[in-house]
Amino acid sequence: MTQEALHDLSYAEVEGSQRAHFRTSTWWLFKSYWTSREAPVSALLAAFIVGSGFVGVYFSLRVNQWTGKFYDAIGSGRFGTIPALLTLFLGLIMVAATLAISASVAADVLKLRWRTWLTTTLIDQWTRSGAYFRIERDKLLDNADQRISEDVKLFVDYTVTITSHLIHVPVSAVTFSIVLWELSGNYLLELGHLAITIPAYMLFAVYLYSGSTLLLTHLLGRSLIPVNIRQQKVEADFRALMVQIREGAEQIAFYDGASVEASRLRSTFASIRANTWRIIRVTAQVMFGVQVPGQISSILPVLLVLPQLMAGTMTLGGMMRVSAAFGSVSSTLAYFPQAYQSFAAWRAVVRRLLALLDANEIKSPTFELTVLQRPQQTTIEVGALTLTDPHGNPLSRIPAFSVKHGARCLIRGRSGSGKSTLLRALAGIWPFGIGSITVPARTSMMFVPQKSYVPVGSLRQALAYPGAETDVSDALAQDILAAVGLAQFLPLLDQPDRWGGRLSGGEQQRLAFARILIARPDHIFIDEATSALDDESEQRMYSLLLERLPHSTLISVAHRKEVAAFHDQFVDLTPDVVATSAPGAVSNQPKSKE
Ligand SMILES: Nc1ncnc2c1ncn2[C@@H]1O[C@H](COP(=O)(O)OP(=O)(O)OP(=O)(O)O)[C@@H](O)[C@H]1O
Repeated sequence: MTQEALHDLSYAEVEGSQRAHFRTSTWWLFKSYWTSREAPVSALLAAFIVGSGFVGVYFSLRVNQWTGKFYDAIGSGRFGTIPALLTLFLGLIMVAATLAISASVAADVLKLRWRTWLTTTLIDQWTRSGAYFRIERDKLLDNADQRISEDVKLFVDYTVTITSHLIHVPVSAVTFSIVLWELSGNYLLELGHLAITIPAYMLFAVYLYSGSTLLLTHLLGRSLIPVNIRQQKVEADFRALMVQIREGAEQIAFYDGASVEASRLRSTFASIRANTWRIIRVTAQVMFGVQVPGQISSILPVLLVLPQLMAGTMTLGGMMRVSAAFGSVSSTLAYFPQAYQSFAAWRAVVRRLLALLDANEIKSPTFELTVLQRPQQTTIEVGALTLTDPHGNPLSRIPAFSVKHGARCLIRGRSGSGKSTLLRALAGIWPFGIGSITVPARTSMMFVPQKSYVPVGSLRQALAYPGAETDVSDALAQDILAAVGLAQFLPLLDQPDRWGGRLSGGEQQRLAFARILIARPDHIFIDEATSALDDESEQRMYSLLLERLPHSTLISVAHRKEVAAFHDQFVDLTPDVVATSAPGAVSNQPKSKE
């Protein structure tokens, strides 16, 4: 696949025809779990569910036989046998109910096990090798997070339920078909002089009846599949917009943008509403196809066997058994039309999960920046680079430069000249461009963006991020918080909070410096991480780095001139003109356009 083609992968393409290019398939969703280490215990649960379903059919058969005996006893006036028959009935339904409840619990446990496995597997895939970031950066997919949180649950629920029905329905249908075959007798169809005998006509009747219901439902309900796919998308979009508004609440309030947000919410919800109307309409059509014939089925078997009853070739009990068996077969076969919506929703969920699996697998472009990570490397070496946007359009040209271990390099340039993009490239999260970079091991480098990520949790966790909170002792926290001017938060060190929303912008930037001082990386990359600080605080932060981590390499991006004093090497970028200067060299030497 060419770079252009890869970048042009839109949501719809990943969702649809392009899927053939990827190794994932529906089959993987099953095979991966049922060949995992979890499989044996889950297979036992599945066997119990299937087995109890079969035993359940046996009990239904016994109840059917009981029905015959019971009505024959009433029809022939043998009332003395009724107490014994009722005791038998109670016993049968007690055992059947216990079995059904156990099977339902087993199904819930199986669903939970499968969901747990699939969720953790997808989390691994999504977070491993940066798929979570690539999907957002390259706009490969909408709402990847909700696919893991919502669609996995739906997939497992639907799959277990539909599969268990698909196993039990034929068994039940065949069993009661045999009962019908044995009981229904022949039907003499007289057409003028021609007399045709139809053997086991009740069996034909029930299949003819159920087949026409299924056909009718299919014709009426086939549009449910695309409508359900759309429903999941619009619901996910609505949830995502809600989260966005919640997270940006303060900014929205400052801009007084509530009315704009309300209209965005209304218009997103309008899509849900319009689609739900479609679902209501199609579902009503399907229900019409299922329920009207369903009403007829309650009286149809009685009408069909009435001639035999009147001719004396069938007893009252026989008629009740035929009627019950007819009801069992038709209600069993009615599962297919009723399951139409479940199938539709299941297919929609599978497609959304496959698109996520595919997006997790999409690799970066084949021709891209080469970022070599060498564990023994101490110098950061940047070859002549052309940084491009994801579509290959040039953003910035960077000449070759290297930063020795312990050196302090400032990258400067106008807004939009590509400074942050260069840092992204150094971090290995911007593969778009031509050229090569050699960096030390990723674990020895720490990148600090303008707005640092502060996870929900304790301040100690925020200080340790992405390390473990156990790495931050009380004494260390006290020392570092005092150094960066956040000593007032020491008593709240272990208080869980949304610290990202609670701390001011400048406090969050000081927290980011505290993180550096705790992690003590060999190579520090700072991208305008002092932009919210006053001059004095900014100087304090840089002084701290130099005092406490004198041997660490420092590569900064900053606009303020004062920051230059803390650096001894400079790389100046503009979109068209780029120059580098080492100590003693002249910076801002324009180079001619290539
Ligand atoms: N995902 C993207 N797709 C297309 N263009 C992008 C993308 N991300 C960044 N750019 C563009 O790349 C250019 C460089 O952006 P970058 O953030 O690196 O600039 P900068 O020098 O750090 O700017 P500032 O000083 O304003 O932070 C900008 O013109 C920006 O619009």
